[in-house]
Amino acid sequence: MTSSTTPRVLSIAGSDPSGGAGVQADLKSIAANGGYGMAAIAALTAQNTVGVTGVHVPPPEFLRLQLDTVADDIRIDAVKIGMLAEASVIDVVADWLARRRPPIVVLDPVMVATSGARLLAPAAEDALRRLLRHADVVTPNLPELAVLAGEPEASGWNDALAQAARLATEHGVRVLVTGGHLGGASSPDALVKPGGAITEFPGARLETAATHGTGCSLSSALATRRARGEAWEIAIDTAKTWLTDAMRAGSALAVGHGNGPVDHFARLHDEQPEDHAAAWWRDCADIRAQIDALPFVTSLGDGTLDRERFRSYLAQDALYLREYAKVLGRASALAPSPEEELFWARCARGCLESELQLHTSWLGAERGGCTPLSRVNRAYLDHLSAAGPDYGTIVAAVLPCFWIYRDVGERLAARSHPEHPYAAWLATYADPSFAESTMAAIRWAGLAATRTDAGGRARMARAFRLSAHHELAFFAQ
Ligand SMILES: Nc1ncnc2c1ncn2[C@@H]1O[C@H](COP(=O)(O)OP(=O)(O)O)[C@@H](O)[C@H]1O
Ligand SMILES: Cc1ncc(COP(=O)(O)O)c(N)n1
Repeated sequence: MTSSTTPRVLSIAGSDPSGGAGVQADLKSIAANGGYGMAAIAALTAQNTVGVTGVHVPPPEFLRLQLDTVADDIRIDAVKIGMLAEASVIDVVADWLARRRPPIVVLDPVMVATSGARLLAPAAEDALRRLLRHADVVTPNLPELAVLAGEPEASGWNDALAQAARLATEHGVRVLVTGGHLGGASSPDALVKPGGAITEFPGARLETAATHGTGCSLSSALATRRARGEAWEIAIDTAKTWLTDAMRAGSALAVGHGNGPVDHFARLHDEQPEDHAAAWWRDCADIRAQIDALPFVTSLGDGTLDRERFRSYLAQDALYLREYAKVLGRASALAPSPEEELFWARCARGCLESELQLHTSWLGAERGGCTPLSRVNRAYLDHLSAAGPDYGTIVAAVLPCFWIYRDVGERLAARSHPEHPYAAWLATYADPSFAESTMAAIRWAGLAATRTDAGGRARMARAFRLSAHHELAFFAQ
């Protein structure tokens, strides 16, 4: 029961009955980012998009019961902490973390709602500071950062970074300072580590009223993505990109008259990882039709292909695979999660093994430089090694080699028979494990497309189509 790739993420926060902030936002955010969401309610608010009309704090002992009951049964992969309202509630959470801390803890130090209402008693600020040492990351906005640091609010971004560095170093905690409250055209965030190392995440400021619950949504997305294996910097980057899309789509929800919620599921309506890859594939229908019609391909299918022609194709293929494996290795090195890293590394290894296999079964002793690299092969390999520098563009560039071989191979294999001269070769590309790798490569490339911005997606689409062109030339050479 502990091997699921869907992380179990617990929100400990306040309830917002209007659904835009608090545990309601957290649960949507966790789900939208690929986690299983749970929520222990620390406080109730009566609020809407305009303001907070009341706060009710249930007995802290009841929060302790919720936390222990969930933890008794369920392995918690990450916890996101939001509104805690009072010192007695914070103490319960601190005690629970001391006893049963899940591996990932993100603390959003909620103090004041976007609408201006206080969500943390001033007397509880010290208790919240004491909670910092239990967290991996704390995600203050500018006013919250000032309170935690015990200093006046930063007057600008550089000031805020210096303040965050002091807080990070004093409490030994990573600080993700969010720039939503900065004036001006940008809304940057920055990860500041104890000792002061800073990673900035630039962002343009959107002109939108859909800002209710942005802090809650960001911190839950971050906890979820980190629990999915993304490194902190990658998790912040992907969470921020996701939140920006959700904010952009928020006003279309038309919820309330004040600062409305973000649309956590904006991507569900218009963007699935598979949709991107499917669009690239559709966009290459012309190239694929040309590949199917090539004499090389049709004669390979009916077994009439000249043997020498086939051998020289295989010799080029072997040269190609050795270089292609290096590009897969580069994808592995840049992969944002351990699963992706392992997947591309396995593919690289599989490629090198196929290359060896080609030599032992088809090319004999010809290994090691007897066949010169053809011009067409060189052009394809140049394109692949120039792909990038980002992970998304590299995986989009390597994808057609999987997908087109899988597609062509499957149809050719249907024409195979025991006496077919190329039966063994045809079987390779119709193999179920190759189909599985192809499906996984499509999924990972599609996921990479959802993590990047519109410019990144356009680069991926171009890289995919260019590779498909090179595939056509390779078959035609
Ligand atoms: N108008 C905006 N445009 C783009 N991003 C924003 C905007 N307002 C807030 N954000 C982003 O939303 C997240 C939460 O920011 P912030 O407003 O600072 O926190 P909080 O909601 O806790 O007050 C950050 O990633 C921030 O950059
Ligand atoms: C229950 C609850 N928790 C947190 C917030 C902060 O929301 P915001 O992210 O808009 O500052 C809120 N308004 N209500």
